[in-house]
Amino acid sequence: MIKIIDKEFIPYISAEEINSRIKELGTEISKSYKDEKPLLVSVLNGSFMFTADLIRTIDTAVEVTFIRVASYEALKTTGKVREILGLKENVFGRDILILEDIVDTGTTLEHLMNAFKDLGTKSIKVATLLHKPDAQEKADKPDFVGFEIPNKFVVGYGLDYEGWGRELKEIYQLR
Ligand SMILES: O=P(O)(O)OC[C@H]1O[C@H](OP(=O)(O)OP(=O)(O)O)[C@H](O)[C@@H]1O
Ligand SMILES: Nc1nc2[nH]cnc2c(=O)[nH]1
Repeated sequence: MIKIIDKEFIPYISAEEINSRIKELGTEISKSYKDEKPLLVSVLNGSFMFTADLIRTIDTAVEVTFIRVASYEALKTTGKVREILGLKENVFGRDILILEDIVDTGTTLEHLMNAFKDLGTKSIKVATLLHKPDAQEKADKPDFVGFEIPNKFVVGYGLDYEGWGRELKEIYQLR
């Protein structure tokens, strides 16, 4: 068990499980994009660790960029997505793969999908390490999912509680 500020968290997905699942995702994504040169758009902050590990398992040419948005405050979504750091690449006619650490309510994803559609992208797919199917109310189901998890708050491996816990190698669940 670990404590972050006022909350206790229990170990949930080990570093080994994360790494081996990411290798499988990398293989799937490589196959799916073998004839295209997609632009991978990593959604900061939470996705930095997933992105760094995933792209090293991909064996086809990809371009990688970062966008920063935020919708979560402490343990809950605010229902609104704030765009903090925009995109400089021209995405018109591109195949886009959005990289997320987690799809929860789908609020962030819906916002991003609409923004990319408006920019004339050729295709938009989504890879997420974690997915909470019971919590998702918006957007379509992600195309590549690492782990489907129950509707409980998690931290670690990029995911934070009030800014803390992102450096943890494994994923923890709120006790
Ligand atoms: O499906 P949703 O309910 O929209 O939740 C998913 C979003 O929440 C987290 O971001 P957050 O807003 O916490 O920002 P962060 O990545 O900077 O921590 C996560 O990285 C996703 O982008
Ligand atoms: N840290 C963290 N961020 C989230 N953003 C959306 N869901 C979650 C979650 O369960 N944990």
